[in-house]
Amino acid sequence: MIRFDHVTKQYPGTSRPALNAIDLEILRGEFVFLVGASGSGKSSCLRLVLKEEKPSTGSIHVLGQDLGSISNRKIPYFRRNLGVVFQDFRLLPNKTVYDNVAFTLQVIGKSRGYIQEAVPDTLKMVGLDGKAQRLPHELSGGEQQRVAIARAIVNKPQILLADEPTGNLDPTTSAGIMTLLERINAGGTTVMMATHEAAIVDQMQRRVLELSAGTIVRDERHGGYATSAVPILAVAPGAHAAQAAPAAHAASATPVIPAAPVVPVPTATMAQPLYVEPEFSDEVTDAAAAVTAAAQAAPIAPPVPDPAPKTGNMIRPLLPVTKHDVPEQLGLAEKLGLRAAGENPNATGEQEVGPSK
Ligand SMILES: Nc1ncnc2c1ncn2[C@@H]1O[C@H](COP(=O)(O)OP(=O)(O)OP(=O)(O)O)[C@@H](O)[C@H]1O
Repeated sequence: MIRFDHVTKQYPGTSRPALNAIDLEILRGEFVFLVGASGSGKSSCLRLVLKEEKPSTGSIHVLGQDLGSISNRKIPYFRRNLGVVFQDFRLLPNKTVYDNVAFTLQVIGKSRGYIQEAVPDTLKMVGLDGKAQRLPHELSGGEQQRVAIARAIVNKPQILLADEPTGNLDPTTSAGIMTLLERINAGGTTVMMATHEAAIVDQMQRRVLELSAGTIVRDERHGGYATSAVPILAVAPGAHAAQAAPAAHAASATPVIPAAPVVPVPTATMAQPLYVEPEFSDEVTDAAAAVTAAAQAAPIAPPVPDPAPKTGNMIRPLLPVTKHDVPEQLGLAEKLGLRAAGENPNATGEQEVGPSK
């Protein structure tokens, strides 16, 4: 489904490759986490799958196609098989939930009848069926991300790429989003998700690919966020081990860390609980979190009575949200890869894109 053969990516003007001789195979229906310190190459990996970037050497096959053989003109058609979700949602702020989701289908020329059936179905699937006429700013962050996910899957893509989709959300809301991604994956969609969220990775126990300085240093079938390749720092009073791990990794020296065996440490018990008191009441995510909790065999920590500050209580490396965005002059259709840059917009009335909160 996705195959990297000895892929190296070196950006112009840089002294070392962002990805270095990567070999990788992801099968249909897999759920794969990409983890690793900031700058280790996670987003580059996703951008290569999307053909937003080209490898410097090596070849990439996605859905049986050699990406090197797809002409620029054909890229938007290729990308229609892929859904993409970003950390910053990228909704159209002046369009309703319904119109944001319908947009994907309008751009690719689906009929009005098809759209009128597909959009409500998808909104129902993501738990937003009562909110179709709301504007993005009338939704919680978790609900906005659900709209973005609905937009990504309304076209029934075979692959969903998610670049830190929970990066702007509190832990409870993130859990709801993960429940949704699990459900989408259970429906047969291959999911590839870059994340720094240790608790989520530990909780889900899916395939984990860990990158370090552009090299895959771990490929674990049912992995957690941390192994001995990601040292867990001594925990300061009041902090959690899972908070320390990403920071520790980010601070580690750049040389490639050799692949490490799975450490028999019960990381789930050391990790920050997924479920803490939400910042705001959100029925949809509460319900989804409850479903996740019921589905998980591992015991879930009860809500923490005195929640962390509003920004959430995970320490993450500071990540510029739009660092690698495609140029700002591109419209949403181009950013989502649904239309080639320069191709004539149709009557979708596309507007500026950005998070509404
Ligand atoms: N367009 C670019 N031009 C030059 N260097 C780039 C470009 N994009 C990424 N890089 C570099 O490539 C390396 C990998 O970056 P990438 O964004 O893939 O890492 P990441 O693991 O996704 O990081 P983060 O977790 O911070 O998002 C970094 O050293 C980064 O500075």
